[in-house]
Order: sequence, then C-alpha cells, then structure tokens
Amino acid sequence: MSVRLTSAQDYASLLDRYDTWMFDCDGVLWHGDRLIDGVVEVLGMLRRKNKKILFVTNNATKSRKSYKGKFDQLGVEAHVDEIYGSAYAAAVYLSTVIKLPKEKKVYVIGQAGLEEELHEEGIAFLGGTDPADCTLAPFSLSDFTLDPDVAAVVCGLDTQINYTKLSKAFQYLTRNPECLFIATNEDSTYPSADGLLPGAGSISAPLRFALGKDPVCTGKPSRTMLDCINAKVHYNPERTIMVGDRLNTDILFGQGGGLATLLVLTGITSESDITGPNASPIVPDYVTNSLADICAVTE
Ligand SMILES: C[C@H](OP(=O)(O)O)C(=O)O
Ligand SMILES: [Mg+2]
Repeated sequence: MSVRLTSAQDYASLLDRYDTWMFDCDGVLWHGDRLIDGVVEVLGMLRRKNKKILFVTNNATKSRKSYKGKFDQLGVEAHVDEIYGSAYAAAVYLSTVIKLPKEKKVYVIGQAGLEEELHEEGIAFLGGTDPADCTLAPFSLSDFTLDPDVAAVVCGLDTQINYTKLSKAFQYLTRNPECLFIATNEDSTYPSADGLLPGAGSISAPLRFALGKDPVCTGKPSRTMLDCINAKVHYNPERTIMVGDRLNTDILFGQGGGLATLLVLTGITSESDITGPNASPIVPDYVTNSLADICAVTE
C-alpha cells in the first residue's frame, strides 16, 4: 500500500530519510520544454540541504551534454555528471557490456542525442538523422546494399520514423542472425507540453511485430541504466529515492535497484491507475500530486 503524502511533516520526514534523490524528467520536471511549477524551488531546496541529485531519463532524443543545455535553458541547475539518459545507457551497454569491436557499426533509428552518445563511446553508426534515411520515398530492396559491418540495430524515439528506416533495420536484423536488437526505452507514450504522443516503445513496436522478437531494453526499468549510474556514482540505496511519473519504468526501476519510490501525478500516471478495481500491481512507496508539494517544507 502506498503512503499518500499530504502534510508538511510528511515531506519533511522524506527529506530527512533520503540523501540521494533520482529524478525522472519527462512528466516530473517538465512537459516537453515547459517546466512544471515548483520544480526549480524544490531542486534548489534539496541542493541547499546537500542532497545528492541525479536525473534519470528514458528520453533518448538528447545526449547528457544536450540535456545540460536544456536544463540551462530552463534555468534549472544541473551538471552533466548528474544526468543519465537512455541514449547514454545504450551506448555504454554496447561499448562496455557487448564490447562491440571497433570495426563494427550500429544502424540507428533515433535522433541526434543517440548519435552523440554513440560517438562519445567511439561507436560508428549509420541511419539516424542521415537525410538519405529520413525520407518518405518508396523503399526498394533492389536499391539497398547491406553494410556487412552493422552488428546492432538501436531504436529510440524518432520523430522522423519512416518505412525506409524500418525496412533497413529489418534487413539488418533478419539477414544477420547475430545482429543485436536494442531499444533505448520502451515507453509507450511521451508526455509532450501539449499532451500525449507515441513514445519510443511505439517506434520499435513495428520491428517487434515484424520480427516476432523483443529488443534488449537499456533504459528504465532495465538494470543497465542503474549499472551505468552505479559505475559513476556512489550512493546508499537504502537512503535513495527514485521520483517518477510512470509505474512500469520509473517505479519498477527504483524497486529493481532496492530504492524507495515516489510517484508523482503530473505525468503519465493518474489517480485511477493506482486506486480502484483496476489499480496497477506496481505499487510505489509514496505518492504525491506533484514534485512542487515538497515546497510545503519550510527550511
Ligand atoms: C521518454 C520519457 O522519458 P522520461 O524522462 O519520463 O524517463 C517518457 O516519459 O516517455
Ligand atoms: Mg517520465
């Protein structure tokens, strides 16, 4: 059963109890480029209380560095080494877990952030934002030459998804049985500033259906994302809380890492998802309406 936080005392005891605060981004800090009210104040208070702050996002459209630019633009203090995105997790997974040989390449369905993280890890790639693949022209196999060095397909949110990209990825994944199928994240939807949109999981879904197999997911709730954090940051899981808006990514991620979990209702999850006859079996430790509620605590 979740504890529903309501009073200043509730929030004060949460602040006393946890030293490290991991924040999901979309739906918790912002919707698209629109900051959620109270976020700057709460993060400022946590920093004044010397809490360790990490940002853990499944959004693979930006690299850690370009996320730092977004934080700066929105006036939110953040440092690159506090930011962990699913593009970074996918690139690190390929470089340090798979140990992709230097001569091998990745076919990308995704945007600049994913390409930047692959580049940072020294991984060659094709597809992605290449104009030749960002086309609505008919795809013809007779015009396609398979690159024999492609050893993995990585699929993230791609707002320029098209039949050419899906067809090329499908060729790499069917003609080479060794080719890895990796998804940065499988969020079904994405909470933009103006409402819900299809998420990365809805971009890889056509490939899952056509191939009849699921990708390895490197974003939340997978352990890979936590392994990336654990490799860089020292924290005590027992005094760490994961704050998220999506039950099957953020809350499962926190639970998988032995962290406490706080669900906020400013993003994907609504009251009816956690109460009543159809309540989800994924039960966060704490629930509150918005991150801003923590402002109730007087310093
Ligand atoms: C992709 C995005 O990621 P988040 O920042 O919420 O993990 C989402 O909500 O779908
Ligand atoms: Mg979210």
